[in-house]
This record gives sequence, structure tokens and C-alpha cells, in this order.
Amino acid sequence: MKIGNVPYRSVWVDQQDGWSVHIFDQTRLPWELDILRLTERDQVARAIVTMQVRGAPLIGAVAAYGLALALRADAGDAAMERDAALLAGTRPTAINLRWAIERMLARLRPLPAAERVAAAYDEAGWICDEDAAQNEAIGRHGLRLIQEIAARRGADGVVNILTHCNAGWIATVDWGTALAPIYMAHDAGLKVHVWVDETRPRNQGASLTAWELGSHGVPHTVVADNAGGHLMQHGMVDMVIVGTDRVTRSGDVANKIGTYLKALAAHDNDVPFWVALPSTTIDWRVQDGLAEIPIEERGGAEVTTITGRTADGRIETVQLTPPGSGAANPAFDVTPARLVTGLITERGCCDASQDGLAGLFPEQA
Ligand SMILES: CSC[C@H]1O[C@H](OP(=O)(O)O)[C@H](O)[C@@H]1O
Repeated sequence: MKIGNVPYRSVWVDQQDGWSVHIFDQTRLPWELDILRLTERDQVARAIVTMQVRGAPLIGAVAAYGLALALRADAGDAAMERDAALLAGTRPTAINLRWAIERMLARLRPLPAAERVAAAYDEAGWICDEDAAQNEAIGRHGLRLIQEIAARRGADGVVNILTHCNAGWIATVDWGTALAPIYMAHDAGLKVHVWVDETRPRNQGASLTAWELGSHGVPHTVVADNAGGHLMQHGMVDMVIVGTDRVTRSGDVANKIGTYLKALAAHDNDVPFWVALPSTTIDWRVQDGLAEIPIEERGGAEVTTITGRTADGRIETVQLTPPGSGAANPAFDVTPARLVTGLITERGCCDASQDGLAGLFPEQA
């Protein structure tokens, strides 16, 4: 996507040196556009753990390049397995991390050490190109859903869409998942407006989704996480589109904490609740999301503090809670398939069910 008039992806290899890896420091957005140059494994691991880079497909892609950087230091079998395991273990919920590292190892294990660095950069590049293409396809399939609502609205109608967290282009290599259909609808001239859940505690909605949509000229309104149900009760939401970090083969959806509550409100108000994902986010090995998907527990400081910009332009973190108050910080929750209207994938839309997914991905059935 573009920042100003400059096209960007969320991760890229330095064109000058041909091996260092660039990402945006997402903890500085929307206030500063800081580009980080990653040169070694531990920098990549730290960037994923601290959420300088985040978003399920993107952390998979960046971890893939992290393995390529690690191999530059040591391409031997033991080092490669050690470094792969370390990168795969940086965050537990997004399945893309495991998927990307397993795909890299499948390419690299059969090779002699001397050939691994070049092959690693090649495979990581394919992972990025495929993610961008898959998300563009998600955009096209999701666009049809928005067009159907717009057609019912008539020429002056605005389609109001609520989204949670950030599943935009900055959460993927390009295009995004939940936001891809919204970008395409806007670019096609449809009138769309987005209710942007702030998404406490890390505020990916207020800081990243709002930044993305504003940069692209998409009308949007930031709302407190607790406002979504009220908006749906008053007919102000035509559909919900969210991203995901892991979908089970039965259609259960793990996504940013608070997604389940939005799905409950949508179900109670007959608002279509759609989940957008590339197939790399499907964990075909698990059936029951609530029982089997590991939920990341992050530090309490993300709840007890908040970061923003002061009136004189400084980025500061301030304490929200009294000293001594404890905080719990589960970073994801699981929405049961029964609350999901459907899944928007690169191969089309389907029911959030084993049959629905098998219909689009028969090779996995
Ligand atoms: C396109 S995947 C985006 C997905 O990832 C986010 O989690 P995090 O910001 O912790 O990486 C969130 O769950 C989004 O829906």
C-alpha cells in the first residue's frame, strides 16, 4: 500500500546490501514513521516479542527472514534447528509463525549448509509475495460482500463496517486481510465508513487501523471497545469484518482479545460477522479452538499504562492504574464457529465449518 505517494510493503530486503531486512516500528505509529533495519536473529525475535512488528501473516514473513539472517551467522544443522525453534517460539497464538518456519525448514533441511542462505532468502521472498497475492484475493472476495450491502442501500447509502484491532496492510506483507475488502470498496467508489475499535490494551485499532484508513482516505470513526454493542443495537453497523491469528479446521477463530464480545453482540443483533484470513492462518491440526489454541498472556504493564503523544509532541507512556493494582492481559480470545457468519479466504468465502473449509481446500480435507 502507499504512504503518501510511495508504495510500501511491511517488510523488505535492503536493495543496497541485498541481505538486511527492513520493517516499520509499529510501536511508534501513528506518530512517527520509523523504519528498522534488522541484521541478526535476536533483533528479529525482539521485534516480534515487543510487537514492533505484529500481525499474524507479517510475523510469519519476518520470522522467515529472521531465519535467513541467522543462517548468515551459522548455516549448520544444529544452529538452524536452534534458531528456527527460537523464532517460532516468539509468540504462541498466530499459527503463521509456525507455518512459516516449518515451510522454511522443509526447503532448507535437504540442502548443504553452503546453499542455505540463498535458499532462505528465496523462500522468504516467496512467502511475502504469496501473502500479498492472497490478501489481494481476499480483498476481491470480500468486496462482493460489501457490494451486496451497498446495492441494498441504494446510491446514497453508506455501508458501515466495524473492525477490531488491526488487520490492515501493516499487519501483513501487503493489502491486509479485514481491511483489504474495505480498501477495494473505497477505491471502487462505494461509500464505506469504518467503526474502528480502539482495541485495548495495545490500541492497534486507534493507532494503526485509524492511521491506515486515514492515510488511504477511508472515512472512519474510532470508538471505545465497549461501544460496538450499542452501535449494533441501533442499526449503525451493517457488517463486522475482523482478521484472525488462527482458525481451526472446524472454523473456530482466535483473534485479538475482545473479538468474541463483538461476535456475541453481532449475533444478538443479526449483524453479519465475517473473518478474513489467508489459508496460512488455518491450523488444520486443531479442531476445538477453545481447548487447543494457546492464548498469549502478555505483561500487565500493557494494561496499567498507555502510550500517546503529549501536546508538545513527545511520545510518552503514562500510568493508568494505582500503584500496586495487578493486571491480567490475555492477548487473544476464541470466537466459536457458531458465531461466525463466514470466512473470507483467498479462494473465496465459505461457512465457518469443517465442510465449508473442505469445500475451498479439498486437499486438506
Ligand atoms: C492480519 S492478522 C492481524 C491480527 O493480528 C493481531 O494480533 P497482534 O496485533 O497481537 O499481532 C490481531 O489479532 C489481528 O486481528
